[in-house]
Amino acid sequence: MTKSFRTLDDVNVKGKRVLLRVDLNVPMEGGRVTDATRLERVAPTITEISDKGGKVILLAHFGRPKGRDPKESLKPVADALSKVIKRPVAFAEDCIGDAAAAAVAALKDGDILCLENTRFHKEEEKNDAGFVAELAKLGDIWVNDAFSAAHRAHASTEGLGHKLPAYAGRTMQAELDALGKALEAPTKPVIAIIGGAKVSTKIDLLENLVNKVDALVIGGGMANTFLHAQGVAVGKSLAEKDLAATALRIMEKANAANCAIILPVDAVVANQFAANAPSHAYGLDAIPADGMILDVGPQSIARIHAAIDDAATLVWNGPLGAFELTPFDRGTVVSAKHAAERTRAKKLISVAGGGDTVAALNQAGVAGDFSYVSTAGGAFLEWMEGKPLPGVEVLKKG
Ligand SMILES: Nc1ncnc2c1ncn2[C@@H]1O[C@H](COP(=O)(O)OP(=O)(O)OP(=O)(O)O)[C@@H](O)[C@H]1O
Ligand SMILES: O=C(O)[C@H](O)COP(=O)(O)O
Repeated sequence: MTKSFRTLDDVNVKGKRVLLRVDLNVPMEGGRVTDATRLERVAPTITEISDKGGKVILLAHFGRPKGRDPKESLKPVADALSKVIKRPVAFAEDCIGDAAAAAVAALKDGDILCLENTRFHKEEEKNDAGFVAELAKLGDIWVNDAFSAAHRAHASTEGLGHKLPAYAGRTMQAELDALGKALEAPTKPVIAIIGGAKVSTKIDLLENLVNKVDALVIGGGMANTFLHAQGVAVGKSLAEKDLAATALRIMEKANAANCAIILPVDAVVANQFAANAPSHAYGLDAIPADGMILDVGPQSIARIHAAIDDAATLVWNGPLGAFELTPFDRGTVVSAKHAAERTRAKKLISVAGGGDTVAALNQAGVAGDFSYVSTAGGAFLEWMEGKPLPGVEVLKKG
């Protein structure tokens, strides 16, 4: 993507108080961070500002608290971040008011401070002007490095961009660059692989994609709805039969836009949704009435691989089967490995996103081989739906 917004290259941060919006909404269990990927992603922006003598003031939300709730404090996350970046990270018990002001005043050039969960104040999500002003008092500039929260028009993700000089952080820059190469100005032909449980959560996404990509592979539970709409008996499979007309409409739109829809031609079927449940691959004309489709079959996998081979760019969201349950992860895992191999051979630009998708790529051991793996969930989906993201739009205002 061309640079339509300012970045850290456009500002001298030395001595400045930099309000840096990051996404510290990481998975935690028993007070410990179980996946530090998001912390690793924001580390380069934090250390760059610190190394250049800026005072780094981290703003972030955690969870969806209703008011102040110690269980959703950012303190343990700030401690985990300190370990990742191998530098001290001070902590303030509030993101506005005296506690925040005192902690900011104590900062020396290059120091790093994390402010408490912005969502402890309901005004954050309301993008309340008074709250934005309180936050803005703490900084000289605002840097947004939280693409994964950019679909929220909240005070710290959007409001501050109207109040202070606004810049994109390095992670935001990398994300926009990778996503731009995937859908906005891609090397063609472009293929999308869309899987996951349900069509209902991805209708807007499918409708946007058929106008942007040359081929669309539909897998996972959502493919069952499309198969049902075409008259295939899908037994007891997860299928949103009331969305048959929607599925047909999407197929018509794809046809009109010259986008090839690639649906499964066979399926791996079991009698129960359980790991290692006895299973068998069937053609679509022979799905047992008491069976459940839990993965794409071997012929479908071969077609998906051929479609990947024909593509120069791949964008992927959603697993092709019930990947949490072996052996029903096979379609997802081997297709991910195939895409990774093509990427390593420099024949494919591959971009993937979505919580379960990233987990599936990690399971396949190939997340590191994709050109870009987004840690964004909702923001990635809204981007795929073609919706403007408020936290990105505000950066473009100049
Ligand atoms: N054939 C199937 N039958 C039932 N469930 C399936 C099937 N195929 C995939 N799924 C389920 O779909 C779920 C993942 O879909 P989802 O749309 O949530 O993916 P995602 O967009 O990558 O993740 P997230 O919503 O976390 O960002 C998994 O739990 C998987 O088990
Ligand atoms: O985890 C995420 O996807 C982001 O941090 C946004 O969180 P939210 O869905 O609670 O706004």
